[in-house]
Amino acid sequence: MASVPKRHTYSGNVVANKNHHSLHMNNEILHPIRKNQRKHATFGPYIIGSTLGEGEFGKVKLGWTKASSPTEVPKQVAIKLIRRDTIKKDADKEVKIYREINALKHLTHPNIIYLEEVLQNSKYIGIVLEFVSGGEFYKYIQRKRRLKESSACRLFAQLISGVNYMHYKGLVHRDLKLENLLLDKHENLVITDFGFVNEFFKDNELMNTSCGSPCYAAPELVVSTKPYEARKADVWSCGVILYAMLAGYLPWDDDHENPTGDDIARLYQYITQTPLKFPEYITPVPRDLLRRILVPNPRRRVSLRSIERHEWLKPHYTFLNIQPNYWDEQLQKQHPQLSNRGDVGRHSTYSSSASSDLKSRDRNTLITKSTMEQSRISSQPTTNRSVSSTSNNDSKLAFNNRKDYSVASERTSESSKYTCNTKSDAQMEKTAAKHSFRGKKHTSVAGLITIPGSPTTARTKNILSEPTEHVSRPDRQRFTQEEFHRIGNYHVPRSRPRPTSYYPGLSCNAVDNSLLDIPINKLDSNGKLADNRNVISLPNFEGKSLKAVQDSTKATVSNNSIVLLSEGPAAKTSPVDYYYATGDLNHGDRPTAETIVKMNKDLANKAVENSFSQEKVDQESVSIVSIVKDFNGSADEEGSETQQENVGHSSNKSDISSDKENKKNYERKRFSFMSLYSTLNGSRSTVESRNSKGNAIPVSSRNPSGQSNKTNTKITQQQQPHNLSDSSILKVPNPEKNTNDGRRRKNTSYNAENNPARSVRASVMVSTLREEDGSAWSNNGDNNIEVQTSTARKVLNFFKRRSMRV
Ligand SMILES: Nc1ncnc2c1ncn2[C@@H]1O[C@H](COP(=O)(O)OP(=O)(O)OP(=O)(O)O)[C@@H](O)[C@H]1O
Repeated sequence: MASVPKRHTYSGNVVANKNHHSLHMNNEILHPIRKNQRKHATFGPYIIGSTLGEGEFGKVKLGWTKASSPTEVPKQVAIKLIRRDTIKKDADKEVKIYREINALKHLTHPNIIYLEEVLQNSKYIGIVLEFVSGGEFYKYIQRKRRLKESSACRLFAQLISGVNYMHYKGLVHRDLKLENLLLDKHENLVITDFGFVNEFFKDNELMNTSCGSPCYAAPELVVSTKPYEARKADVWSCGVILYAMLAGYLPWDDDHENPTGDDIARLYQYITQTPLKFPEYITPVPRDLLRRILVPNPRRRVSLRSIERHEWLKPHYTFLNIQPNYWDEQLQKQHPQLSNRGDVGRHSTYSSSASSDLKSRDRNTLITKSTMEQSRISSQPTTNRSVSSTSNNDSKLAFNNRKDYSVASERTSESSKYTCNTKSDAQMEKTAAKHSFRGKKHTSVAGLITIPGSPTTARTKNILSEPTEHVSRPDRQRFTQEEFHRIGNYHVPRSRPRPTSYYPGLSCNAVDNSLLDIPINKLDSNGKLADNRNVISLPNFEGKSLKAVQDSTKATVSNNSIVLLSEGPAAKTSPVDYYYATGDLNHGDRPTAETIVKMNKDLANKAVENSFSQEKVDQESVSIVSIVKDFNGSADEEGSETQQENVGHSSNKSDISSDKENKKNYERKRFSFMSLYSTLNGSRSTVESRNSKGNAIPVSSRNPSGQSNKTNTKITQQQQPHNLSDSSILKVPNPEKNTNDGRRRKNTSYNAENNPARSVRASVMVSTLREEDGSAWSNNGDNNIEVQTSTARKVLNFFKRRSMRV
């Protein structure tokens, strides 16, 4: 039987049913190569594919290079297509676009999106980015409900490394949020969307423009009109992201008085006045880190450097110890010619196919810029950003050069991404590769050529010829070559003081000497301090005197840890009541109530035995340590969260029973989340809800016009709801008083039935539901309707807020 030829799908060859055969024959004769090929739109050298996403500026399309031979694997890219007519009307947009382009040109880091090149034609400007195939990070969290600690730790380390690199380059992102993070195919984090990026100066690190998204923006951006320290604002956003990774929902997302979050002043009042609460499944060490990051007062907020040294990130110290300029150096090593030339374009990646693209080049002008030499490879600050409009010859030159780079950049093996000359390089390379297998081709640098006579020349030139701001390098001298020492076959960074525990701030010299410890032999059988000679009194903490034990011999063993042990108020009656303050020395703060951990004697001893390995202590702390919010021992005066933490954590209970109790509570809570959702009629995911008529409302971060919901709310000083300096130590609410949301927070165990709002909030990130979990909630009548309504609104608001900007 004769086979029926398939219908052609490419345009111009739509086959009519009747004469398809003859038409097909004709077509084959006319276009023999095109058989079964679909005609795609092209943009420059790229074939345009499906839409990857949509943003404020327009669509982001998948693109790939044309393969000139059957063996050539096309390179995939993501092309952000921006209509030129839209930016002509909107100067702000234009600034944002060029900000993004200019910033990306300077950034070469495995966890920052890589700019391939920028193209334009008469209709569009196309920002060609590397294609990141793992999808959006917030969807990933939704799918998983929340991340495992190890996974969150790895991704957070990558985020910190990327942000740190950016800061090192003198740039601040100012819009870090889950939606601006992507994952690559190996689940490495990639920071994108640099529309709000700005440069800071060493002498003037303060900024005035409020930007970011309300849920992620640091309070100082919103509640104050004063200039803010932008790097600290990025740190805050990282904290919110970390919280979302670990909890599965955003912190401070349950203000009943402001359920929509539209009242930004109120939202921030809530943020600055409400203690940070944690679900019980977040363990003490990451909690400690979060408490240091999400401090409303930016001066008291931990720095990136201290974050890198936090105990929780210990597994990734090696990665975090890679100096930011390492990434630049690798590029320089790989392409030394780039440092000497300013005429380099980033076109190496489509080498062989590009020659056949003359036509498309005619249509789509290659935008490049003569200042490309001050690009990623230069870790030095930009000093002059003058623009020279180049002729088409420049484009040609760039095209002629591309072969060199393509040869150099043809590295198929991801791990051989960088050339390593030293052992330490090898070590760093290994670590670096672990964190990014994307196999970036560090070829050349992106730039812009403005074509004389092109419709955008004048505007483009205006933007690009902004006087060059001086980007100063933060004073950051870490781990130079001589600081590496050899372990086995590797050169690894010499360990630097890494305070695993914390006695901040008191003006005691002993603290400055950094080595306080609890030697095990100093505890008598009752757990009392046996040797008073080395006990140092540390007065001045909330009117109480703390005692610490100093032991110089122990100090070397315990390396950098600082542990304070003090007799708690209950110690007079019970030998188990000791306080253990953990934290970051560099932070220099006095311990807040939250940093004092009550431990029993056994735990203290174990901690000492393990040389205060924070890891160990905190593992155990999960089950037997209770966080004492009030140094006076009034443990009752805790917020609900603390009480949650205390469920099954009584210091007199055994480890095992506490563990069991914890597990039970945790399961109950999880079950409640799932149950709640599965009872909602037709609720399929958090990104879909129902309107009052019961019709499904697709919830997206965009409004129906496809634009981001944008708010320009500016809060004046008068509206400033909270004195930041007072709010840095968060007050623990008295459970007897009504909390902000009007609920009494007395329940010691989690129960979704008597606290549905919490479960709703905690489930906001949950995307899929298992039907079977819903049985317990299936017939709850009216209550459910109420929950359903509020859940729908909540979910809507959540997504609305996520995309809002201040
Ligand atoms: N390099 C990329 N690889 C894969 N997908 C991408 C890439 N860049 C963007 N996307 C997809 O396109 C979507 C929109 O991109 P992006 O947020 O950068 O656009 P935008 O116009 O800057 O948006 P906005 O400023 O409103 O956040 C992303 O959420 C993501 O799904």
